[in-house]
Amino acid sequence: MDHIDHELIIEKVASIQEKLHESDFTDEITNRRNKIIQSSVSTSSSKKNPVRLEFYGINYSIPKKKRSNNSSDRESWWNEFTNLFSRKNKQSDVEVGKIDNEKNIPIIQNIHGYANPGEILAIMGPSGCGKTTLLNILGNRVGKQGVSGTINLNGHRLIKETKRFVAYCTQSDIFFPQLTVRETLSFTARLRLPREMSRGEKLKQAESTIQLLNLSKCADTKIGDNRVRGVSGGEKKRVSIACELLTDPSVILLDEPTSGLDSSLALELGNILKGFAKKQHKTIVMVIHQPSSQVFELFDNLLLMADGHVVYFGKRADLVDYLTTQGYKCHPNFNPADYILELLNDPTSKQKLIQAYMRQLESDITGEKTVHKDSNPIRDISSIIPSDENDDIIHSGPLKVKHRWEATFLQQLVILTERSFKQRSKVILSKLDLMQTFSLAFFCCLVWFQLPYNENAISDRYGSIFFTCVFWSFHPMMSTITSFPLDMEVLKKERQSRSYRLLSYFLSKQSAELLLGILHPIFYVTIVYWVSGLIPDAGSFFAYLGSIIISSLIAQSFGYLFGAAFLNVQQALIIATVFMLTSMLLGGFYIQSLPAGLSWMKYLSFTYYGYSLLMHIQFTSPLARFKCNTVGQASSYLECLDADNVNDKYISGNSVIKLLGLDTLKWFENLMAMFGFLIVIRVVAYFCLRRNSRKTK
Ligand SMILES: Nc1ncnc2c1ncn2[C@@H]1O[C@H](COP(=O)(O)OP(=O)(O)OP(=O)(O)O)[C@@H](O)[C@H]1O
Repeated sequence: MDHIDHELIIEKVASIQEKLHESDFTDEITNRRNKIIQSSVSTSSSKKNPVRLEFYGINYSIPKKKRSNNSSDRESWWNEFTNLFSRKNKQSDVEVGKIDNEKNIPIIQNIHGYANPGEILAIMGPSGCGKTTLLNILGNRVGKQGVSGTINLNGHRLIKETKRFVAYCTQSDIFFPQLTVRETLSFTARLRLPREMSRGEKLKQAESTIQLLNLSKCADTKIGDNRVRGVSGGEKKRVSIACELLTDPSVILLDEPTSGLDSSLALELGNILKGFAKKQHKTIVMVIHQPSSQVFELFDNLLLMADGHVVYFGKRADLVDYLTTQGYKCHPNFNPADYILELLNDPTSKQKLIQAYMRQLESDITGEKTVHKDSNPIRDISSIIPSDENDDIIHSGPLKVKHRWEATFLQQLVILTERSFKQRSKVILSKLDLMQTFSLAFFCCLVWFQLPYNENAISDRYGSIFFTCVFWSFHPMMSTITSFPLDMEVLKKERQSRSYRLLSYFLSKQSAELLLGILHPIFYVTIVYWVSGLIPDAGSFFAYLGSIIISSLIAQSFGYLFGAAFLNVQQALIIATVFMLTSMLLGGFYIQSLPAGLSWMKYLSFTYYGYSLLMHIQFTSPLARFKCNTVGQASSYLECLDADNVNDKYISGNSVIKLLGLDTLKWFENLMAMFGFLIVIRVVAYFCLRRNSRKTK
């Protein structure tokens, strides 16, 4: 038989599950499910709190349409867009505990096992067999849709709060490339270590973790990425593990920790983890692809998988004997890890091993021991059914569950602002950006140099105001549009380990980038205002500067909004450009009276309020008097008034405002509208980020 009989397997699993449901175990599991864990505040270390991880009957399915989803980017873009405005998150078709195999594709089926404190459990199997999926479920990172089964920590259900005891180290190393190893670990320590520890103690713990993972040599090197040269791949992997070990978790889940490392580095890392498990009584579960024989020797237990099924769960040392009983003899000179992968890549031996395991499982459950227990290295299924009574390791102490964040809201805000500032300092204090501001100011000074107070220069004056308003209403948008999309991977990783609140992250981003929205307009306005000869009094200058700063902050808000709504820089830029041009069109400069029925649209444009406010500041001042060209002959639209000196005639600024149709709103109303934009857009941006960060979890 050269293919796997999936129907037979599914039938077997179904019959085993049926038997399980008939058995007394079901009641016990249900009781567990309903158990409410007593909350208490604790700073206990995992050394005092060794945790046994048990998982039983784990299934995971995905809706068929998800697998066959080959929609184009354009379609998914459109879906993203429409989802933004739809009321509820679209739920997957699969519900917890109810998996309809007609509509769903099983990814993993009926997986069970356990991992003890002080031991390493390795999950192995061919590519695509479901190892990472299982690890994600054990780490509670898949969500509820499509998942069924029981996961217990010391007999208690894995819930949001107990997740703190479980550290998860992802396969890809996700960091801010601009931070050094020491900075990365220090910020993690400050965010994730208990608030009872002083800042000094937290930093000390970060230092000792650096030493534990032999990272001292590269502690002050930037993490780096494709563009910034940083630490090596092996060092990055160790930083990734260090960030998780820092918090002293009881259970450590690692997804392919040795991928990308050479055999000696892999062995070094394996030894570190083994020592850590033994000395600190940690429970370590790792997905590993093809370990060398020396690394393989470090494992205590093995869970072998193929096509989403268990093929073997038991002691690593018993694997070779088990394979021999199944008719597959591993040559003594062979690495058993290589041999088993060879077997599982062959369809015939794979199916035989899956079926052998099923038979074993069935006989364990029904109590019909077809194989003598002593010669059966597969552990009795009953030992992994959650129980309160046996085993003093399991119940060495109740899990002390914390319901709070380690750092207070204010501490999170300060730490994240500091980190954001460090991480974005190149953008915030970018020399290129400064050059852009100064060179633009220089050219504006050239074009609008000392504008005279006469009728001819009126349009130059409001041209200069419009240009300034438009530039500062959009330029800051471009610098904040990347903020959230670029951080998303790190945010997702850190939020999954419950490092901080989303609100503190959101606010920290804004406080770190506040300078960007304030400093540059100050430089620009201070130069251009006086050189181009706008109203020469301090009050008007500061009002003008203040208005530009508000426009710049509103533009930043829109940048955050588009970034948070799309989480994709390219899409956000397209929308921002369309938005920018539309706002300019409606802003009241190109057309003074919009076509009938569309005139209300100008109130949607924040540039309209910014422009109107600046015009009020400049043209309603008592100093805004523009000399008529020829005595008594102003343009046909403006009326020349008598000046104090009877030979002079002037045009008042108020009449310019009136002529441009900007007299409908007073300066105060414009200002209020701008504050409204500033607050509302940021609130909407926060909710978009909240919604999208949940979706990507
Ligand atoms: N949410 C999902 N949507 C679609 N397919 C999924 C999803 N989750 C898992 N799969 C599929 O399930 C299978 C198992 O995936 P998983 O990543 O767990 O494999 P793996 O054993 O870790 O593989 P590798 O060793 O190559 O990393 C794969 O075929 C994968 O494409």
